[in-house]
Amino acid sequence: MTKILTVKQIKALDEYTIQHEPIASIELMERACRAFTTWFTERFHALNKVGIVCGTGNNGGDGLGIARQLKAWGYPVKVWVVRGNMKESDDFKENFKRLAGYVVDLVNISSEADKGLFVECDVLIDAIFGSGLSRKPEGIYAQVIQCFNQATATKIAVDIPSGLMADQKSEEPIARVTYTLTFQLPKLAFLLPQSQQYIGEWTVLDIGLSKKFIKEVDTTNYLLTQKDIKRLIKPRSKFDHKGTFGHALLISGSFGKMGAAILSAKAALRSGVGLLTTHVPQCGYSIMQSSVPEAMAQVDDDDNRFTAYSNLESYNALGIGPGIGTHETSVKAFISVLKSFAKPVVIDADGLNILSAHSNKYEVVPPGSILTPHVKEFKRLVGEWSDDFERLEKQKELALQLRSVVLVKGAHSTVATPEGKLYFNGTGNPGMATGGTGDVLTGILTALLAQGYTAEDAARIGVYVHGFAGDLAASDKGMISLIASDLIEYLPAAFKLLSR
Ligand SMILES: NC(=O)C1=CN([C@@H]2O[C@H](COP(=O)(O)OP(=O)(O)OC[C@H]3O[C@@H](n4cnc5c(N)ncnc54)[C@H](OP(=O)(O)O)[C@@H]3O)[C@@H](O)[C@H]2O)[C@@H](O)CC1
Ligand SMILES: Nc1ncnc2c1ncn2[C@@H]1O[C@H](COP(=O)(O)OP(=O)(O)O)[C@@H](O)[C@H]1O
Ligand SMILES: [K+]
Repeated sequence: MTKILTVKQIKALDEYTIQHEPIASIELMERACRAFTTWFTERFHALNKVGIVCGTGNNGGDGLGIARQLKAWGYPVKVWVVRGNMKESDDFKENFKRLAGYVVDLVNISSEADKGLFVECDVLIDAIFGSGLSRKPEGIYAQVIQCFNQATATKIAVDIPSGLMADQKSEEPIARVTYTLTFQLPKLAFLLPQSQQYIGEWTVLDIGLSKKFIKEVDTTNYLLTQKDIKRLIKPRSKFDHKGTFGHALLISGSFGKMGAAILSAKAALRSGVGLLTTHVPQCGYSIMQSSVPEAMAQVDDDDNRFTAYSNLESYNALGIGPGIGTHETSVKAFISVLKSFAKPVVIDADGLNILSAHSNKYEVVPPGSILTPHVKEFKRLVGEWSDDFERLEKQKELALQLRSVVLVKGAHSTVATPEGKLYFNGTGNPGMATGGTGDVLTGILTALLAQGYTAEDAARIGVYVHGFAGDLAASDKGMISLIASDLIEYLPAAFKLLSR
């Protein structure tokens, strides 16, 4: 897994690398600049007029090193150094000296920033503040960031856009860039919706910081990688039979919403469940039997909705919620089925809405379950938040209270465990922002729970494979035309690529 470290830990990682590699701090900075300019020179030809806006800390030191290296590559380079109340770091001073041998236009900005400051640049590099930002930029720093944002050039941030805090709430002004090239590890802020407007597309550049330190350092925050998922998915053995892979029950669909039931059922079957039973209202019986012949259908007493259930003994996992509606008879049956089913449950959609309105929601969810709210559903469960960092705290709190996994969906869907871990997903694309894709996820997760995966593992595998299927589908069909059924069509390819 890719660990996500705090700013304090990143600082310690830099120091550890300097001591133990060992490498001089200025040489490590040189390596960071080299990683940046390698990326840069592969994408921008040397006719581009490059402007580099530097602070006087180490991020500014990077900016000066990048200026020297790009000048050596033949780019026309101009440097602005913002001189407010920030101290000059030693490596900034050293890179300032090293730049003297190159004919680079260098302008100090100390009192006032002209609005049209950066008009002549084709590409603008932001090296004002890096991970050392400790408070909101003010005075001359704020003015320069505002000018930077007004410029029309393609903008690239060194490590992190200036003004953005890596692991806590930020306040404007914040540089808005097209690309963020960050060193060694992604920063927590990059994975939150509120930061998207600033960071643009982000890339991690390997600058050879200590692997040992990264391996040993403690964190609760991770970005899921394909390697982790491959390790988690259990291989099948020769004598396995359908009993090995569990029996799942899906309670989904109502009159006019049988599509949700079909999508989740098909997804469950494509996710390796041994046996699947779907509980549907009478109006959904022939729809289900003809659309998903592999699934058994258990029929409700009601024509149109979920109102009752029969023996639950034989099921290893339950998925409930997609398309069931919130009619009072369904609410009663929902609460009752949760109370009677002691094994893990996936709760989605209307199931979550019912839970939100229920007075003692913390008592009805069987421990070890998975809740899959999108942001709106999550707000209904826990109330508003003012900042995405606060949302993460609320997510961990709910997971702890329910002793279950809380998976908040969206770009970088986030899995929170009762132990306070957060896993961020990196697969998926905006093509998946279309009705029914969440129902597919419910089917996948239910199938994984039925196969005996823990809620934590099922959520990690499920969220990754769901997004991965979406990415495979989008690469063939494009994002605009992508529909939820495509995810099911690409699940076999996704699982195949992720299985050992
Ligand atoms: N060897 C290494 O370590 C490597 C580091 N690398 C690079 O270093 C960057 C981190 O460097 P950094 O720690 O010097 O942080 P940076 O953001 O440049 O400046 C901090 C200074 O700004 C000040 N300050 C903070 N907020 C302020 C505000 N609002 N207004 C005014 N001032 C403010 C703050 O003051 P203080 O908080 O101490 O009062 C401090 O003096 C990192 O992002 C990467 O680019 C790479 O080269 C790889 C190797
Ligand atoms: N921009 C995006 N990037 C990645 N995944 C996305 C994006 N938008 C939506 N998704 C995924 O699509 C699914 C949408 O689920 P949901 O909102 O419950 O839809 P529905 O209720 O219509 O089934 C979630 O798994 C979410 O993570
Ligand atoms: K920066």
